[in-house]
Amino acid sequence: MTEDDVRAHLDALAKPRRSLGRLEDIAVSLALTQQRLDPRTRPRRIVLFAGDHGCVADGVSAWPSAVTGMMVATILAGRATSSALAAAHGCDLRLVDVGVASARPVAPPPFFRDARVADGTVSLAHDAAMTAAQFDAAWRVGVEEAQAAVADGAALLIAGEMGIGNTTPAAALTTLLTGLSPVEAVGAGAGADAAIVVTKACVVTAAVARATPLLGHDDRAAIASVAGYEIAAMAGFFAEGAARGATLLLDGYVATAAALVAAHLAPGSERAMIAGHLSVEPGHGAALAQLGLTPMLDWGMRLGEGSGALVALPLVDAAAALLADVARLDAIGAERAD
Ligand SMILES: O=C(O)c1ccc[n+]([C@@H]2O[C@H](COP(=O)([O-])O)[C@@H](O)[C@H]2O)c1
Ligand SMILES: Cc1cc2nc[nH]c2cc1C
Repeated sequence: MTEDDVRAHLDALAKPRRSLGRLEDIAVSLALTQQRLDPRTRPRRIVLFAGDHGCVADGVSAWPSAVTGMMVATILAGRATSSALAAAHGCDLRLVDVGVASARPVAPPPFFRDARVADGTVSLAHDAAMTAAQFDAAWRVGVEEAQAAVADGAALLIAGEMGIGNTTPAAALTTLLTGLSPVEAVGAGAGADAAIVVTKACVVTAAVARATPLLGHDDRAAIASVAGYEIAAMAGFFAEGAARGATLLLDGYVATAAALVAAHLAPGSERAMIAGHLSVEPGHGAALAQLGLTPMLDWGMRLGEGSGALVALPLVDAAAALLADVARLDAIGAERAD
């Protein structure tokens, strides 16, 4: 099925041609991701992957790593932004620890999975963040989560993340895979001041300088050296979700860095993706452009946790309803005049 097929279907409905503007573009994307004119957005699932980052000790974030564990506890208590938005929009939520450094939660609810590969990454400021084997282990966790979601009937998947410091590996991956410079790829993340942003740019420059020579002959090792566990898991989740015919609704800069990894290691995965929003992070637009995606919303958001995708979700539902429920113009007895 091509874009022309979906446009022809939309143009046959009881409305002037293209009268729903961007909503019709989303309907086209949705139909193409599932290769059907009646794509589904329900059931849907968000999987939040959590991990910590050794580079926080090098001063790349305004926040200490302990906040990752605190937010894991908050998500488990159903009180995070992602909890509220997922509940508001009827989205099933899971939380997976792939690399948190804090103590494990006591008596967690069934929507939590302990799949910790390590207690946080090694700082990419000094060395490889993880080995290729550790990258594969985290990727595999994401693959299993996508398989489980699809087996449970999910047609639309969101990956979200929680990891203090993760906009630094996201910037390094964006630099490595798009050719953006480190200075263009770094931003304020969760609230870094100008001095922290300079530190981030230096850390990303050093990490990418170590990773670049590996690219081309050992891509997994290159990517692993600047990745995070939650990013590796999201990449596996995207690659497997795409392979199984699900629609992938992308969140912000960190999720998109994982999408770049999926598109690099599992080419074609990007055809399953719709971009929920444009993050405030300055490198996000270039990362989305590399994937051939146009973001739905530009609302000044920069939270992560899947929040941008969850906010865009009702608009994706609207696009699906358009395809499924609107009568054809010929069925109401009218002739097209435009
Ligand atoms: O994905 C984004 O667009 C995004 C932009 C800014 C911040 N974040 C979130 O903030 C945390 C990372 O910020 P930082 O400054 O500690 O690297 C992490 O938990 C992300 O979920 C996420
Ligand atoms: C409080 C807080 C909540 C978050 N959720 C996702 N990233 C986050 C970063 C911080 C700092």
